[in-house]
Order: sequence, then structure tokens, then C-alpha cells
Amino acid sequence: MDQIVTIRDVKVVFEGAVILKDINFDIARGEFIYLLGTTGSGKSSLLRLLYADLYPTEGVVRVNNFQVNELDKKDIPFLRRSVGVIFQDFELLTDRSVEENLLFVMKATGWSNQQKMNNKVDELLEKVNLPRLTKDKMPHQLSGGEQQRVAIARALVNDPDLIIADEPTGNLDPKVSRAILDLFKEINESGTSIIMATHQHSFLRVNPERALICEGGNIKDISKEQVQQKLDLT
Ligand SMILES: Nc1ncnc2c1ncn2[C@@H]1O[C@H](COP(=O)(O)OP(=O)(O)OP(=O)(O)O)[C@@H](O)[C@H]1O
Repeated sequence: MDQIVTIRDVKVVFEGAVILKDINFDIARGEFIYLLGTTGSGKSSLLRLLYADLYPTEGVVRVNNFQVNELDKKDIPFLRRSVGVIFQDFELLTDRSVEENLLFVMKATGWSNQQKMNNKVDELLEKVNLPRLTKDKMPHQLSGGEQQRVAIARALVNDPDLIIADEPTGNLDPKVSRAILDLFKEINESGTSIIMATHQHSFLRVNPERALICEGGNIKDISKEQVQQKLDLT
């Protein structure tokens, strides 16, 4: 099977403390995976490995044909163009409009045709179910859910093959969180692989998918079928 992520014998050590060890898993192209685990269990560290924000102490990290554990600093932008990263706190540029936030990433990643950029902004807003007029708003004029939709639009600028989402609904109320989960589902159904760290176990009931559980430095790999059989995940 075609794998978008391959992790082999990965170990992460911070200041002498082993955070992750003997980590092995693959993500197939098109798969949706949850990353679960208590606070401090290593979820963010595991995700950071995937976009070269953290290098493993040992082991192999391959993402979309990039050998990330050996990636030269100058090649990191190429990896990051093929993945989209989404955080809990949105991380939008607060002094720029929604449109400027999207254009900023486009220009930084080599876009230059103004008409194509304008069209892409409209296409992205439609994709994340935001009205076109949203583009003139400043982030502080938007609700948390709307800001997260803009952050998702920004992550989709270069049609990534993989979305890496670290607790994307952590700051949102349950109803808005469900709507954001539905959006991730739609994005996944259009072919993009997704790995999402979350504390919201209820997501597994509404959208059962494979789950990796971080605990004690290791990973428990629960297949989609096992999740569907409503295994006890705690
Ligand atoms: N840069 C760092 N230097 C030292 N220790 C770190 C660093 N980053 C993370 N850690 C430690 O590594 C462990 C795992 O942290 P990580 O943020 O990956 O966990 P997490 O599962 O994402 O937690 P949360 O659910 O709270 O986001 C924690 O004990 C944390 O204190």
C-alpha cells in the first residue's frame, strides 16, 4: 500500500528524558487517524516530527517521500508545502485580514499571479464553508470556529497531501467542534490524509477511524474496525 507516513524505531529524548521510544507505524494515503493520549504523553512531539519541527533522537521519519529525519534545513519549506499544519490556537496573523492571511502564505510559497491568488482565496473560503465577505474581516472580528476555518483554509493553500492537526478543537465549544470535525471529514473524503491529535474521544463515536494512543512513551495502534467495535479507549 502507498504510505504517506512511515515511522520506524523512533526515539525522542528531551534533556535526558525519554518521551517516545520504539515508535513504529505507517499512515496510508487517504487515511484519517486520531492521536490520543493524556497531557504530556508526547502527541505534539510526535506531530512535530512529521513537519520537521523536531528531529528524532533515533529512527526514521518519512513523510510524502521526504526523509524527514535527515532533511536539510534548506529543504524544510518543500516538505511543509506538501503538508498543512493546524494548531489549537489558530495562529493567524492578527494584524491582517483573512484575505491577507491567505495571500501571505501564497506569496511565501511562490504564488505570483494575482488573479489566480484571488480565485484561490474564494475557492478556499468556499471549501471551509465561510462566506466570501469573510475575506475582509480581521481575525478578532471572527468567532473561534470561524478563525479555525480560516486556519484550515490557510493549511489547504497548496493542496497538501497530509493535514497535521494538533488539538484543532481544543479552544472550541462542543457544537463548533463537531462542525470542524465534519469539515476535516469532508477534506479527508476529497483524498487528503489527516492525523489529528485530540482529547475529544466523542469524535470516535461520530467519526470512527483508526486511533494511535500515546502512553508511557509508546503507541497503541487501534484499527478502525476495533474502534468501530467500541473498544474501551481509555
Ligand atoms: N522542547 C522541549 N524540551 C523539553 N521537554 C519537552 C519539550 N517539549 C515537550 N517536552 C516534554 O515532553 C513531554 C511530551 O510533551 P508533548 O507536548 O509532546 O505532549 P502532549 O501529549 O502533546 O501534551 P498536551 O496534550 O498537553 O498537548 C512532556 O513531558 C513535555 O514536558
